[in-house]
Amino acid sequence: MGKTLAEKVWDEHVVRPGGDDGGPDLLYIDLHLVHEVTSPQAFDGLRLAGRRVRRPDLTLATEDHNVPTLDWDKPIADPVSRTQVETLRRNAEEFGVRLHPLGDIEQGIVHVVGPQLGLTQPGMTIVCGDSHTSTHGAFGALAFGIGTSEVEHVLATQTLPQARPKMMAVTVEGSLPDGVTAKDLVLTLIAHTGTGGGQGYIVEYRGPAIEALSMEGRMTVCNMSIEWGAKAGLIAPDQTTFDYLQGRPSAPQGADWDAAVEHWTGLRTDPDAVFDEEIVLDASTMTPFVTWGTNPGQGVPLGASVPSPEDFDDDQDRVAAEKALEYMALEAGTPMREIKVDTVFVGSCTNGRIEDLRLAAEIVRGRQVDESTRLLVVPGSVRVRLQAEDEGLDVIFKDAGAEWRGAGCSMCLGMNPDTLAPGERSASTSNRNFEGRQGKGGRTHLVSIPVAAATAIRGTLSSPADLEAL
Ligand SMILES: CC(C)[C@H](C(=O)O)[C@@H](O)C(=O)O
Ligand code: SF4
Repeated sequence: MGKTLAEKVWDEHVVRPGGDDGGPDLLYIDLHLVHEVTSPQAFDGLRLAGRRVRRPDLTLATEDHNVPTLDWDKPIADPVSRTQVETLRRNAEEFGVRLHPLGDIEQGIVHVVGPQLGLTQPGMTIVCGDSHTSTHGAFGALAFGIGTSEVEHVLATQTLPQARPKMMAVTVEGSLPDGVTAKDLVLTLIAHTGTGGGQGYIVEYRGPAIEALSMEGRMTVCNMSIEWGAKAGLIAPDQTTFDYLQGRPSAPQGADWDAAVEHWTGLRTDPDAVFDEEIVLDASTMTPFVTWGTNPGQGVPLGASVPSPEDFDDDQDRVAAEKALEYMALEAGTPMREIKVDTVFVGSCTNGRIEDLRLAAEIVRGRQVDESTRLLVVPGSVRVRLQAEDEGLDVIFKDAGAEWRGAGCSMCLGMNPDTLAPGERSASTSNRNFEGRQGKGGRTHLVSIPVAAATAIRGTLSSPADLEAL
């Protein structure tokens, strides 16, 4: 029987098989990404046990969650954030780990920095103490989030015991209509499966609509795998992948590049491989998609209205909808397009890459942000910021009345100064809309880049098509 892509990558990394009793395989880890939130106890553990980092050369740390996006050259004001960042700096120094700190040209969100440096490559195993590590699966890598004790295990041994998950295929047929993006695709998928639909699975995204996506789009889709419960999500590498990687600082070069591409080209699911589960979607029926509730699965097309709890057959879904509507202060039946938004956040490891900023800039160019709405544009990394500035995108944003910021997780989560005030409502290009995610009492609608940009201009949830009427 043939193998799936994920099985091939997995099998290439087994250091010691789990055996017939169903024990976990011991996997070799090719790249270990580290940030300030989930690493302090792991380094403490190493220190206590008198261990070193086994492969500092396969380990990379960045500062992203706790960093401010203004005044980044000044000491961090918040004491908790400052301690987190200073602890990472001390640990990186003591254990010889490469760190890109605030102020460094390679600083940024860990899932933006890895791919942009060419460290993320097809066929690798990649882990990080962060659930959105699945982002790197866009390159055909097996990439997943791990807990802090596992971070310590990987730091010490460069391996990780793992039970083999089940395999799922998500096949997306057809092509996305104009103005409908990878973000809409994945939000549609999550509304279809529910937030637990992928639990226990490694998911391979495939089909013509996936193949047509840019690397940025593929990263957006894989990024949100965890939001429907999947362990990891990945996409077979192809010419789009190779074109993105070639010439990046850590990508192989010369003869090594040719050999790598030859190996990577074989990283595809065999025709006779069997998945434990398959979901088939049609991209051509998709439209801009937005969330109304407090989990990423509570979404509807932008053209629809806020659902009523009565619309849900399942008791749990009904109760969850009631609770979500109350928290979100929404009335069932309200057209989504009439929902007024205070803050629009463009950024995060889901939608904070150069292509995202270009698309947002194209929509706001020559227009003005609504006077009672604030638009925050936060590049995912310093490199993205500099590239955007080179292309004049910062000027377009500032001319429109937006705030142009430094790189980091920013308003994706309330661990730094960029937060919503209680009761404030946002349209956000990030990946989570849980209660309080963007600040205590904040209300989040997850949206695509075009919807975010158009919403900033109109002040209510909108798509670029709505702007033409202005
Ligand atoms: C802080 C970190 C552990 C967390 C994660 O695991 O994803 C964060 O990045 C998030 O997006 O919620
Ligand atoms: S941008 Fe958001 S989702 Fe991504 S790593 Fe940072 S906090 Fe997590």
